[in-house]
Amino acid sequence: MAIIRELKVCLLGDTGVGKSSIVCRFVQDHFDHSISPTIGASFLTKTVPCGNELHKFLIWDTAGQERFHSLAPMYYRGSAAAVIVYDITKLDSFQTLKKWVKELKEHGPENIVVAIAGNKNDLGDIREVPMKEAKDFAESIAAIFIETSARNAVNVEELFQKISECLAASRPPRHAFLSKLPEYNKQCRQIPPLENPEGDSNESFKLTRQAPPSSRRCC
Ligand SMILES: Nc1nc2c(ncn2[C@@H]2O[C@H](COP(=O)(O)OP(=O)(O)OP(=O)(O)O)[C@@H](O)[C@H]2O)c(=O)[nH]1
Repeated sequence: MAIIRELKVCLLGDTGVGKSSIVCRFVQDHFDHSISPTIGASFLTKTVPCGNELHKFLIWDTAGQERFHSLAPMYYRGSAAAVIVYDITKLDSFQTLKKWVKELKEHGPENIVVAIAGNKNDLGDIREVPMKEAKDFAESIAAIFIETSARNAVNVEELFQKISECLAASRPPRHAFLSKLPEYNKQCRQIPPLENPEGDSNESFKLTRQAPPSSRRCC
């Protein structure tokens, strides 16, 4: 029987950058052009193989609208990894990403793995955030960096695979301090195995749901 590790992951970032779309692509391999903004948060799971283990992602997709900002600690607390998403066509969303990095450093779990995802890379012709700038920033905090397109299914699996590998790779640092976020990410952390795979179905729920007039979220 394969060992299953549960990995709590939260997605953070400005409204409209594509957090839900990334999760929807990853979990359901689906893209919805008229997806509604998240209200509160959504929860989904997906189990993927990693070496001779199974990694069950417990994914909290948070709402990017400012009015929900105060809820975020509930989701990043206890997370093994945070995916901070920006929209490559919106410079503002990259500034917001930097604020999230700061907040995680100050209030997040000590050894959280940070992944930076520049989404909507299918819209390269209207890009506002140069890839090099984002990559350099990610390197400066030793975060995972990847550009994705939820719409075209580009690098979404890879994003979670990188997180999975990072979390599987090494043990937690013995003396980790938040001021040393890069060191945490370099060393990553090991999540205790969960030996009972029973009830390992993919689950999802939303805390609250907005009722859009004519469209439905896909996840
Ligand atoms: N072109 C393109 N559009 C995308 C992509 N990902 C998401 N979108 C669109 O961007 C809009 C916002 O997507 P969401 O997934 O709802 O964004 P979000 O970050 O979850 O937004 P909040 O729930 O408000 O925090 C929707 O119209 C999506 O169809 C992408 O990779 N490429």
